[in-house]
Amino acid sequence: MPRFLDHAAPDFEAAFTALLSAKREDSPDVDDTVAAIIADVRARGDAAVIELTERFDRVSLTPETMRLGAAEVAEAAGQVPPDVRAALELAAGRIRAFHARQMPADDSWTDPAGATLGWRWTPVDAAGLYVPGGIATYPSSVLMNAIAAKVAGVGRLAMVVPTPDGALNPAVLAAAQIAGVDEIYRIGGAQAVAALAYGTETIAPVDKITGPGNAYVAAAKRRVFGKVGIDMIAGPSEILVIADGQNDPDWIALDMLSQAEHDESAQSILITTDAAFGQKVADAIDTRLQTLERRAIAGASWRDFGAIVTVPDLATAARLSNRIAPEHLELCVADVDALAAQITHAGAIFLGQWTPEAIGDYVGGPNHVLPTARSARFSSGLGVLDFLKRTTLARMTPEALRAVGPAAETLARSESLEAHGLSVRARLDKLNG
Ligand SMILES: NC(=O)c1ccc[n+]([C@@H]2O[C@H](COP(=O)([O-])OP(=O)(O)OC[C@H]3O[C@@H](n4cnc5c(N)ncnc54)[C@H](O)[C@@H]3O)[C@@H](O)[C@H]2O)c1
Ligand SMILES: N[C@H](CO)Cc1c[nH]c[nH+]1
Ligand SMILES: [Zn+2]
Repeated sequence: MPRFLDHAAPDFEAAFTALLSAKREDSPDVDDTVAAIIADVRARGDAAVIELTERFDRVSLTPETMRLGAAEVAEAAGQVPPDVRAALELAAGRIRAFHARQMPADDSWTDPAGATLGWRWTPVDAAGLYVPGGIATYPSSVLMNAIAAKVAGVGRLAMVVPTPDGALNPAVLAAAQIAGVDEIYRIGGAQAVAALAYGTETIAPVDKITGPGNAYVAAAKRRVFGKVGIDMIAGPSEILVIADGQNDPDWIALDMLSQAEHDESAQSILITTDAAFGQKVADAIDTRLQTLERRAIAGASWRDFGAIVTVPDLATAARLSNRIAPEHLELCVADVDALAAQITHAGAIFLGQWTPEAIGDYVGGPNHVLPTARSARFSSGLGVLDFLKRTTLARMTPEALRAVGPAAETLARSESLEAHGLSVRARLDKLNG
């Protein structure tokens, strides 16, 4: 049974707080194992990666077979049914176009003191993309990660994907091909993350690692952060729908199940101004759960973390939504724009009843790698900025140095940093003859 919460009930605040803090991940303590794997890869390179792949994925590799050859990729990608390939290409085109518009501009100007200031953006040289190897191997996620990197101008994109017992989804390779991935390695887990971060004889190190994975992958990304950049540690999916009573309960039920079916720890919440509509959605979810293929996963998620919240008005709905800071937020109300204007924290907003969240997962254009676990309060979804760095520029003229140099000298003295002050003073003395 999901939770039914009524904003008017005396215990609402306690129930809502419990909903927000529901523990949705039960990761085993894997950090010691991961530390040992990373140390092993750093010390022994390819030999460690090969041994660990044999142990965890039951696949025998050599340095030569670790990387998939171009012919092998082309052959596997060629097995993908034409309709799937066409859909991947349509999605790729839309994702590319969206991300191209995200590219930030360089800027430079001369300020009143005569200093020319500005910044320019440059991509990382090389990025690594982790693609999970289990049932959660999503070709769409390959597109989302790889296209953002390529649009940013990343020169080299290396993908790692474990192939447990030799299995690899051909659509993942087709997506990699379409997105322009440069290198693909059949390795996974903490050893793949370590290989990307530190390099081995076969794999050159990268500068940034993105992509989701299990607890070992997440722990490895945390550990290599600093040596390389990482995107985020993605948690289980979430969807929040704000809907009035003028919606089809079955549509809303399916939207909520679309995220529930990802993971037993996913969370689907409906906030509605119409209690009777909330009950209809709950009934529709129960009906759909009888036949849904992934009903075991979706049912567990709905039972343990699902909720239907009744509120008196949409302003209250917006306030609660901002406290939840959901990964995905669907707004299915009459005046969508008025409600959207009140939303300050959400990974992605889907506007109106004709915009199911699943469109955003595949073909909308925006990235589907989004902040989870309330981190939309302070972070954004994956995009070109994740693969770019901003370098600031400053050019002083003699006049500009005369205008602001003395203040720098004063501040250097106040920090007892003599050489700092002298490096400015030496120039000012020259100017003063
Ligand atoms: N948030 C998202 O967008 C998103 C998308 C797709 C997948 N995911 C997540 O990715 C994960 C996929 O997990 P998976 O396990 O199927 O694939 P995975 O690729 O993440 O992990 C497989 C690797 O884990 C390592 N491993 C397994 N057991 C180990 C052990 N005992 N000790 C050391 N290493 C071990 C092995 O190296 C193996 O190759 C799931 O947790 C899923 O929720 C999230
Ligand atoms: N909704 C998932 C996390 O945002 C992404 C995904 C991939 N495939 C389908 N959905
Ligand atoms: Zn999804």
